[in-house]
Amino acid sequence: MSTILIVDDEIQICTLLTKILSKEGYEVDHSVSGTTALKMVKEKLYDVVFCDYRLKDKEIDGSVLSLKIRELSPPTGIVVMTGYPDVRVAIQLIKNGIYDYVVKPLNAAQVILLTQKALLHKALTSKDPLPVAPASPEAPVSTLVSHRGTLSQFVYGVGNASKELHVHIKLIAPTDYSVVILGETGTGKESVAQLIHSQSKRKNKPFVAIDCGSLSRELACSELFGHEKGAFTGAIQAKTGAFQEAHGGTLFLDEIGNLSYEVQTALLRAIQERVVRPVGSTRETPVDIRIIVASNEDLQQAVLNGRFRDDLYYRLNEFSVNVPPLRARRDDLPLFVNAFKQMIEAELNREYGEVSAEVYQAFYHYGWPGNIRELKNVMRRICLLSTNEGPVTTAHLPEEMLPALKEAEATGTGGTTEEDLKNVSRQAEYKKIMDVLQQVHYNKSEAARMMNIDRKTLYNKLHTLNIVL
Ligand SMILES: Nc1ncnc2c1ncn2[C@@H]1O[C@H](COP(=O)(O)OP(=O)(O)OP(=O)(O)O)[C@@H](O)[C@H]1O
Repeated sequence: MSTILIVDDEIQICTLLTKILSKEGYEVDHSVSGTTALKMVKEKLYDVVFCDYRLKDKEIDGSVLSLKIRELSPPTGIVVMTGYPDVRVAIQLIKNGIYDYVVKPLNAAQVILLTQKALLHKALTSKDPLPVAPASPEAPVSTLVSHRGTLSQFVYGVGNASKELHVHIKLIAPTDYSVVILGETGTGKESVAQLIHSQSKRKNKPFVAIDCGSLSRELACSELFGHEKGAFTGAIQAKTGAFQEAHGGTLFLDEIGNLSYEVQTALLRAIQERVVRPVGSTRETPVDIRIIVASNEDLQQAVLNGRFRDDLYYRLNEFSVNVPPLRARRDDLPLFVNAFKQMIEAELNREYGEVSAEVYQAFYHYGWPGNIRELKNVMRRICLLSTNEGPVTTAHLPEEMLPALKEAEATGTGGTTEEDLKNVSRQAEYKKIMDVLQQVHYNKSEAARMMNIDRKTLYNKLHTLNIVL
């Protein structure tokens, strides 16, 4: 049974939340004092703590208490409650690892939903084995998703960054939560949205994708909510909007940060009230959709800059998924390369030989600013320009990749053709370990933790890779 702690100096709030959550079958404790709450956390592991931000405790107020709990019990999902919302405080708390920041008063449905989400988050971030592990050895390495009307192979990946991504997808897909997908261009945000849809109970209903980046300010409302005939100049016939087209299914809004403030307001209303009113109409139509949005800019920063409505952001961000850049998924390069080679062979009705080790080495050294999309295009180019059945070599690498090829050669790792995969994976390990070590200022315990290996394994790797610190 999941355990919950409520900390609020108003006993009525403690009693109310305790009643709501006990009814749901949770084991609930409460405290009106920060000092007592801290003792309770030291003695018992709570899955979720609801903590008042302005706790009237001379020794320890809510802001300090929440951070102390975070320190003492990292897996606990902490929800900070406040009567005085402040976006800056919210963002700071979340940066400090607080799970969520909510405004009082809370109704029963909100409390239950928040608890479920915090428990889901705890499962995702916990070091304990997760309830599901899609990237286990028996799990498929790829699956088919429909991308812009055509079926394409979606490679799961086997590296840690990919595994985490797919555990998140697997857990979030069956829920009806709105999802914010963040990631650089070409990392696969739309493909991830498709995958979430295809694993949800809405899978037999439409998946409608709208690129908000390409919508003009004037047309955005019409694209989203539809319009009546004659609603504006050029509206020669009525149009059904994306919301209605996606009814029963999933609406994917790409580059959400590009919507004007005015359209954001209309969007918030449609999401909250679950109705849409086409431009020029007085009729409201109910819609049942799940919303998934994507952005390659930092939406929290857009909120801070006043370019994105904070209420819309919090409404959409019931869960966020980060799609890692390709340079953080180097372990997966062979899988991607093979999948794309097979795809291109099918597209061109030709067969190619092996992709040479030098190509892999250049790939490992390259930064991939355009991510998976760029890799797919590079593979298309080098295959198309290669001769049938001959190996795929570095001869046709695009110009921007030549420095990476030179770098590979200069580190003495280019040029060999045998035992190359071993070499390649050695290099990948070397690079990964060095990147992480640099990131954590050469703190080996921290580096081992980040790479999900124990210290002894890290020491062995350092030894075999000749890394002297
Ligand atoms: N895991 C994957 N396996 C195979 N192909 C992938 C994967 N992820 C993305 N792709 C391919 O990479 C290309 C870019 O993917 P997608 O459009 O989903 O990226 P995006 O992050 O939404 O891009 P943008 O930021 O430009 O909107 C597509 O051709 C897609 O099929």
